[in-house]
Amino acid sequence: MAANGNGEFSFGKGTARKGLAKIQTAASQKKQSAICHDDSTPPVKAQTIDELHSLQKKRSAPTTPIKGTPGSFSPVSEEARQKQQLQSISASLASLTRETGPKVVRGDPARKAETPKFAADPSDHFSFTPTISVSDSSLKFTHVLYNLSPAELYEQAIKYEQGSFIASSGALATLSGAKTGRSPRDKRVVKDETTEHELWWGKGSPNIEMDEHTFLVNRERAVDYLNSLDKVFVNDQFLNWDPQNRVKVRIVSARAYHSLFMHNMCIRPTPEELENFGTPDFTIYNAGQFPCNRYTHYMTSSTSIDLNLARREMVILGTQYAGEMKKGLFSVMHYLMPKRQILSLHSGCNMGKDGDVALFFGLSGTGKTTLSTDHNRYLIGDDEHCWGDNGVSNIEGGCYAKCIDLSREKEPDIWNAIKFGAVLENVVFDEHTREVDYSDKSVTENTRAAYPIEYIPNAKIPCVGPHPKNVILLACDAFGVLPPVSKLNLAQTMYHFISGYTALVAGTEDGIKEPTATFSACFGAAFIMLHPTKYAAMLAEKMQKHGATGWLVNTGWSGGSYGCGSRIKLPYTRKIIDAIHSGSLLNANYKKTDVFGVEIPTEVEGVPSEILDPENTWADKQAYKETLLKLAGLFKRNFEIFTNYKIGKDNKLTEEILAAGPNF
Ligand SMILES: Nc1ncnc2c1ncn2[C@@H]1O[C@H](COP(=O)(O)OP(=O)(O)OP(=O)(O)O)[C@@H](O)[C@H]1O
Ligand SMILES: O=C([O-])CC(=O)C(=O)O
Ligand SMILES: [Ca+2]
Ligand SMILES: [Mn+2]
Repeated sequence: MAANGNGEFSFGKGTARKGLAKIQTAASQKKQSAICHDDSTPPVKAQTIDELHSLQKKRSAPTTPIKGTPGSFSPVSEEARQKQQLQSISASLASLTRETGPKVVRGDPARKAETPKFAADPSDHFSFTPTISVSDSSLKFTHVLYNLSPAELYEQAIKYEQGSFIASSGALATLSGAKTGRSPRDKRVVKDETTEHELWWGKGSPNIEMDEHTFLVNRERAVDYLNSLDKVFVNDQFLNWDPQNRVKVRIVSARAYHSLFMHNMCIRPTPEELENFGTPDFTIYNAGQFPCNRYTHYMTSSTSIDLNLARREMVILGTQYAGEMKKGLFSVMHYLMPKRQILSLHSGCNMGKDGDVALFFGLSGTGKTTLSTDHNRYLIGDDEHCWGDNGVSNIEGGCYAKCIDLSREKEPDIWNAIKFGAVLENVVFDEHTREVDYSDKSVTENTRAAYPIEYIPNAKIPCVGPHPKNVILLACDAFGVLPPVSKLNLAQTMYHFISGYTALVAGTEDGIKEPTATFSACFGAAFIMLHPTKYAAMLAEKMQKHGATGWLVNTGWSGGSYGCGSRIKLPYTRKIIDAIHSGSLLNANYKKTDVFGVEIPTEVEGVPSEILDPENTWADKQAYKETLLKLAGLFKRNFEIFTNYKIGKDNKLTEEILAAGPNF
């Protein structure tokens, strides 16, 4: 069948004949015979198909030049180094009730012929000789797929994991299983003598206690599950671009999807850094396919995400949602960094050409990734940062963008980052063309893409910057009563930071489908470990010291509440953000609003002035007033739990913050 140029299809007649006749012209016959007699390509140097296939892959170059002077004997041989690495991994996977770690070997069990030299020779296997309590588990080897490349992880995913496909853009489309969002109610933190006093416990806290023993029960369950597999993935990577406060993390997981996700989201070590990696500071055991035991104390479902700060370990059972790993590590940073007087932040961060840095705080779905990814500015990071004495640093090495209704026009940089190497979670695509339909919510509303930060063309590498000039608090206000932008004084900034308001629209947290007002202290209560006032005091101190201005930006509804009005157009929000960055908004004319008492500008370039005061956009003024008071009431009620706390050393600031809330 062929197209005939008129757009019709025809068999045989004319076209095919002509084609056939053409080949048999004298000239081409001459050419053909010439080719036949002058076959200059020598045959392949292989006797068998296996040999031929072995030619295809070249051994990777040694990661770093052999240390020592040329010709002299290297102090640490490649062999010894690989042995050390396997020893470290076996130690990570050691069950606590048996004497030894499992026998581990490098390489893919399915590719015996290709297993790297050091693992192929049995004398090079790292193993202990089991003494007592021999069981089948001590007789087997667990293959370790160590820091595989994205290409290798693609192959693993596509071969072995159902629901893995290559999307037409080149990204790896995967399914996260039954859970398509985080499970904050299933998070547990070990309460011991130290954490009992250090951490925030009780009402409002995300830290639901568990005892050390129960942690060990779950750890054993996860480790035994992982060791029962033929192969596990191990990622050794870093957190935090600030070299003085870098944290070494190891992630042990059972899925190529998890390994690629963390490859993208954590900082990728150079070959030399990997060689000198040594012992990790923190280890995640992700046994997400395997449930926890309901009969285990403290368990309320088949999912458990357990954090043990003393052991520097996290165990994941019963959820494959990859965001748990990212945000689990973020919790760890929320504990470690404040101890060093460094503030950890659930925020995006970018920098202008002149070095002006902006932070974007906000709960899930409020626009941190969307608005920090700005073609005219350098991206420092989209979700997790540290603010220390030298400025800001990104904790991660990648971005995690919401994909629902993603469009090339509105978010070109994110769209283009979803290419080979990126992980696409829970999206729906055309079964034939593999083209993704970003509007499809069949699997979940919380579809996501995880890509390395350098996939954004104007990413700032290394991802660090000077002290922030603007602190932008994002709220997606489904009530439609918060102004698109307001300027805040320091006390108001702290009030709104501690409140952490948004109205969740999509389901990043498992199970949330309808919009509801949410208050989440520090715009990330699910991840903080200390009392919110600790972080708030640090933020106030830093903002004051460095003269940063606070802003409240509503990326949510205008012209009425959810269901009546509509979401503020992204181009308008971008114009507002531009005016904040440029400094022009600082010099605008302002009026003070009733109830919330914030300053709203009368004009912003590129934004219709009538939408700047939400009252103008509501047809029913009475409904507007009632909704405004309703929201203000929710703020007041939420803040009650904080009224007995002092913020920082300054009583004056505490009083100012308490007075900075809505007044009615
Ligand atoms: N006016 C607006 N401002 C910002 N985002 C908007 C606006 N209108 C629609 N959106 C959409 O809202 C979503 C914002 O999600 P984004 O990924 O930026 O969330 P996030 O704050 O990074 O959350 P998370 O912490 O869960 O990653 C995007 O899908 C974006 O397209
Ligand atoms: O953690 C996630 O699943 C996504 C995210 O960034 C958030 O919820 O803040
Ligand atoms: Ca994000
Ligand atoms: Mn986030």
